[in-house]
Amino acid sequence: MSVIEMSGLRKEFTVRVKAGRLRREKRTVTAVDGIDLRVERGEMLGYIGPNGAGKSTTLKMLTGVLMPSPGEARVCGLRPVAERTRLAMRIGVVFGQRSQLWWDLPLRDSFELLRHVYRVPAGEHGARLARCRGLLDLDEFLDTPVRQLSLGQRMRGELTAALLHGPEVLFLDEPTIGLDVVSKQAVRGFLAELGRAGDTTLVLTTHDLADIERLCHRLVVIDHGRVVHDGSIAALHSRYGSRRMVVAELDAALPRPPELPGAPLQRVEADGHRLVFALESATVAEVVAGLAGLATLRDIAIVEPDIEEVVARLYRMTAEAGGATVTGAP
Ligand SMILES: Nc1ncnc2c1ncn2[C@@H]1O[C@H](COP(=O)(O)OP(=O)(O)OP(=O)(O)O)[C@@H](O)[C@H]1O
Repeated sequence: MSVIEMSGLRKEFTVRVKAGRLRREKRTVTAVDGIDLRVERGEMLGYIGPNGAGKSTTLKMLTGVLMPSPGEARVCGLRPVAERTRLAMRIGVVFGQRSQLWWDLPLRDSFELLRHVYRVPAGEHGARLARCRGLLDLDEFLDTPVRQLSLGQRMRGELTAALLHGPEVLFLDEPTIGLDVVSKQAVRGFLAELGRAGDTTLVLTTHDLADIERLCHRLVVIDHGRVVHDGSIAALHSRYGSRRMVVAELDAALPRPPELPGAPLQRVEADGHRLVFALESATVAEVVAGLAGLATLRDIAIVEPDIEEVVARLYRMTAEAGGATVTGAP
């Protein structure tokens, strides 16, 4: 059985919008538009999409905060809204903007309170906390009230709080938003370690694609509430035609742009001293051989496809292809 199952999952909101000087009209906003997805135990799933794509709404339905309209979701075999209390014992949730810690209490006391809330045996709690303290470097601020913590320190505290009851699934909504480079690395390193251990399923939404590259083996891209890609990052590159680039530094600029079969010239930089070719059917060796006959090569570099670029291209393509999912309601 999959640990997360979504079938025909949909969420519509009714909103009132201005229609003339005094009139207001009801409109239906389709935030999630029929998602079918299964996530297996131990998977690390990146769930991404442009602003307003429906990511947070999906997570809210999976964690029992919002009721689908219509469609079905099962997490750990449970119906998220109907069995919310039982589900809370089996999942952990970190929503970047919301806290599960007690603002005026030291972090250590929040953890102790959570132990009682979730009724975790002291030994188990101690072992999990010790692990988080080590991996997330909590010790220097364990006795600091939460309101005095920096964003990065608080996020490390939030991750610990979400894991102390040993959840099977961890939902993370923008866990690295606003963090400095060092805290981002600490959080990513910790999540990578969690992934390697293999007993926690992780669902991560983020706009920081480095999070995804570092952590997720599977990437689901949604737009206008629908899945537009489900697969590995490598599959995303091959599907949307990401190409490796060869950057050649020449001793002197060539009089004419060179034409190399299977490697179209993309850019000419540094007054003609640098040429950038896309590798289509040609190999690096063929590009080097082709260029060596025309110019003296000073340096050659191979640039791997950039996930930011391919995702931006995918968002542009879906924006051009799909319309808004806002419809009038009676
Ligand atoms: N409570 C609500 N009432 C009305 N509309 C809503 C509500 N919550 C979300 N929406 C709308 O549903 C759509 C999806 O929103 P959602 O927050 O799920 O997107 P998101 O992918 O998480 O975006 P972001 O990356 O900006 O956080 C948006 O058009 C949003 O305005």
